[in-house]
Amino acid sequence: MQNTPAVEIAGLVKRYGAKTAVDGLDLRIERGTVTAVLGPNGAGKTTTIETCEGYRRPDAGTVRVLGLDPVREAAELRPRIGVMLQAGGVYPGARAVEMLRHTAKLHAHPLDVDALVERLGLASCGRTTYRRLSGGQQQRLALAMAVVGRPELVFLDEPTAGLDPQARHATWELVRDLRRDGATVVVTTHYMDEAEQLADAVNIVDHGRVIATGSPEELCRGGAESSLHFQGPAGLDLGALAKVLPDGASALELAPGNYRVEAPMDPKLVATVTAWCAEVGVLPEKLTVQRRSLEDVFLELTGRDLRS
Ligand SMILES: Nc1ncnc2c1ncn2[C@@H]1O[C@H](COP(=O)(O)OP(=O)(O)OP(=O)(O)O)[C@@H](O)[C@H]1O
Repeated sequence: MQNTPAVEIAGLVKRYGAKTAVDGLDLRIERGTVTAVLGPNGAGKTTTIETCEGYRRPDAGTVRVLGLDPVREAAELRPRIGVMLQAGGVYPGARAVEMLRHTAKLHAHPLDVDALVERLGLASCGRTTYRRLSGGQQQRLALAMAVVGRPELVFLDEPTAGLDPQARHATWELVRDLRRDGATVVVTTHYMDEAEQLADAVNIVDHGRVIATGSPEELCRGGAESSLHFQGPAGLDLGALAKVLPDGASALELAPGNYRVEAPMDPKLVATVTAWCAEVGVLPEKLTVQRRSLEDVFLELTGRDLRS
């Protein structure tokens, strides 16, 4: 059984009335990995994850989680997985840390509750009821509840949405520790830096399907490895710039006044671009050479911005 993937989805379809939220999605998540499911709002990430958790029944296709059917074998599966939903899932009148202690007691080998409370910055809200916690505290409590039982497989749905940088990093550290302890972690996110930082494998989802899959490095390979970005007045004559660039290079105005030059990157190319700017009397501001990111990959695959 240990050889089966943590999650195996084939041809998943899920509809809400006339809306097809998931449209023939295939996904395989290996055990012991952190896997990101990355995509824009409405791509079908939450629906897919909720189907894995047994909260939604597929209209077509098969879903196996730790080798089990999440609907028919829910009783066997539930104790082995941890779930952090986008919308709480916690009784609003419950006291935060008591609730966590109670949850810990339901498991054979829970994490140390005090240490978990400390590292997630929840120590000051020991007796506060869930409804009185701030949004960020509620989110961190939901994360703690998902992991306190040391589940084999943890689903985190946008765990860091709206968190401050410190809490985001604490969350990332916790995810890394879970993997170190052998757990499989599935994270949905539309923050590409989160996927790049955390994930061994990334699945890019759009319109209810996985459109690309691989490690962040694999996905960012292919195409130009890096690009040069600068800002200047809108509407520069990129046709004229293209004439001085090497063969195969391209220049693009991503948004008014925001330019990207893609070409094999070397010091000469930077000099060529800045020389051209000098010639046309433009000061290139915020000139940077950037490694190709998952955001660029998504843009190339779909022609749209990840957060549009
Ligand atoms: N209960 C529901 N009833 C009707 N439509 C729904 C329901 N839940 C989701 N949808 C629709 O299904 C599509 C996929 O939604 P889903 O929440 O799975 O996407 P998502 O990728 O998780 O988005 P987000 O990043 O915004 O959470 C969206 O168009 C959404 O409006």
